[in-house]
Amino acid sequence: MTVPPPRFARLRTLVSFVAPHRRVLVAGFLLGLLASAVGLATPLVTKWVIDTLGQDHAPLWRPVGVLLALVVVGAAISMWQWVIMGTVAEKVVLDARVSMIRQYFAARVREITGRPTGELVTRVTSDAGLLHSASASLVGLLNSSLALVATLVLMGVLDIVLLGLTLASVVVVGAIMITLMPAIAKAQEAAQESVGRLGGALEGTLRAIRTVKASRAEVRQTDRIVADARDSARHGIRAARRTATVWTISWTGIQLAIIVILGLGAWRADRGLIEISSLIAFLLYAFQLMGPISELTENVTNLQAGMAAAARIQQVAAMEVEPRSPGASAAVPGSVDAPVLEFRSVTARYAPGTEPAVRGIDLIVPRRGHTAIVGPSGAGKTTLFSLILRFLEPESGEVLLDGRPYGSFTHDEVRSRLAYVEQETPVVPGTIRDNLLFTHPDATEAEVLAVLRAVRLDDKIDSLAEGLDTSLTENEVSGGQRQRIALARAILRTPDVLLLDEATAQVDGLTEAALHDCIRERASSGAVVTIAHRLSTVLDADTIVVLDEGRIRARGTHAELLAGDALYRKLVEALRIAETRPHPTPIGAV
Ligand SMILES: Nc1ncnc2c1ncn2[C@@H]1O[C@H](COP(=O)(O)OP(=O)(O)OP(=O)(O)O)[C@@H](O)[C@H]1O
Repeated sequence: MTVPPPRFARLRTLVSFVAPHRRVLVAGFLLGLLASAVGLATPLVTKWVIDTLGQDHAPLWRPVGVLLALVVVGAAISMWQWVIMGTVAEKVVLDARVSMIRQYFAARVREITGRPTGELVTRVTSDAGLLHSASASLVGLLNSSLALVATLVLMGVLDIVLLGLTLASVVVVGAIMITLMPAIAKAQEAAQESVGRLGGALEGTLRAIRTVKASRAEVRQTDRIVADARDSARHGIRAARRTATVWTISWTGIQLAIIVILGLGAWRADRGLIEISSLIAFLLYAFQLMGPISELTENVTNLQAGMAAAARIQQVAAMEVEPRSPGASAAVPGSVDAPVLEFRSVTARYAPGTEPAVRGIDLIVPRRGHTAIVGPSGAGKTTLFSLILRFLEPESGEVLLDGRPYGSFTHDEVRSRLAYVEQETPVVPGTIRDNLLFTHPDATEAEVLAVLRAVRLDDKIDSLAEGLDTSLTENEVSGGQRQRIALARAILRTPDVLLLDEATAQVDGLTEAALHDCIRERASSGAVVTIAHRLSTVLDADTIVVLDEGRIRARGTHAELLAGDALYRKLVEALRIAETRPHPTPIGAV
């Protein structure tokens, strides 16, 4: 993701973003040509005005009228071009943003979790914005190049010797620009990368604001993040300095050239080698030359920034997405006699070359009942869930749903059968209602109320002034209540398999009781798989699976495991110590 593609590939990437709008761009280009033509005609009409002076039979109002008309027409064309190019630039930015947002949600989980969230956000907000001026620059570059050539041709028509002098200065200015431009692009790219890092660090740190404050790390974190902001500014300033150098050299070069042209032109006019009116027209063109040259500079600068942004946006397009269609064995029929979930010799790793996170897993999850997974930290419990949810694919072996391999389902089909409560029970932006309806937006009010009762949240919701429409960004809802909201979301429509990754932190009595009841209730009619961090959950399970170092080391009931597995005894002992609250079931009884 960090290796920049070659420059031509980047330009191609940028072109691919603007290509869908080629018709409007062609219109913009043609309008630009017209505007240039109008601008180019002005010095010639000025010459006409001067040539008319002193000629009795030639009325002066005619060339002056044409001059006025050119100004009005030129302004109208320029404005029109400005509007359509501005509109198309906004559309390019919008397209890029939409495609990135889509890609983020279509991508495999590891593509998203493997990168700082803030950096991904910066690509949508800041990088996409850079395409704005870059897309107009593609057309601007063509327009200004043609305007430059046309200006030089007209200058040649007026006086070939003076043109030679002009060309020499244009070549010198051009060479300086070509030499200095890549350095500007490099600095801009580095500035943008620092902004990406800044976004990533800021987002992550703001998320952990409580820890930051509790650790009295505000100043340290500020310094760390400000360092990225300073870095961006440093590169930005470097880009500004280089741009200023390029512009100053170009402007001064052209101004000097104009003075030389004026001197040489006056000398030639004195000898009758050029008419005064032609010299004036030539000088007007020479002044006008700055227009296309500065536009060229500006367009190239914008293009460089846009190309860097396009390359970063393109990296998002290269993210691996979850396949939308099932694999080859889609025709294999499912069976209600088969276990709802089954692992057959599953080995999985997060990245090639790393140790497998789980290996040789054989596991059956029956259609009904509670399966608890326990094991020390790093044993592979979360990885098992990731495999069930298809966030991760097995390297070998297979996972089956209703006896059918996962490969024969789409990701969506598999997930439609599961409900998942994350350990950190994240809430999505919006109200309590939005959160409850997140999985099933079509659920009825009665379903919502029933599920709120099930997780014992009905009283709390009634006590809120805005009830279900209370925004969850406000702090009126406690951690335990958030956990219950996540649980309610998961059980709103009875899932075939409820996957529950218990919070490791101690939960309040009401939340614990709600969790306990829900697990029991669901397990009587469907499958519940928990990553158990509380003794009460373990005691509740029909089957307990003990994971260690990526392998299943034992399985059975609590009594069987207590009798037969040393690690399990240790884990239970640890859970017992962790449980500070007296438990309703006496430990010795199990
Ligand atoms: N995204 C990841 N990339 C690379 N390795 C990972 C990733 N997630 C987990 N692992 C590794 O896989 C192994 C199993 O991790 P897993 O998270 O499944 O364990 P766990 O039993 O859930 O642990 P915990 O109870 O601490 O959450 C560990 O060695 C871990 O370092």
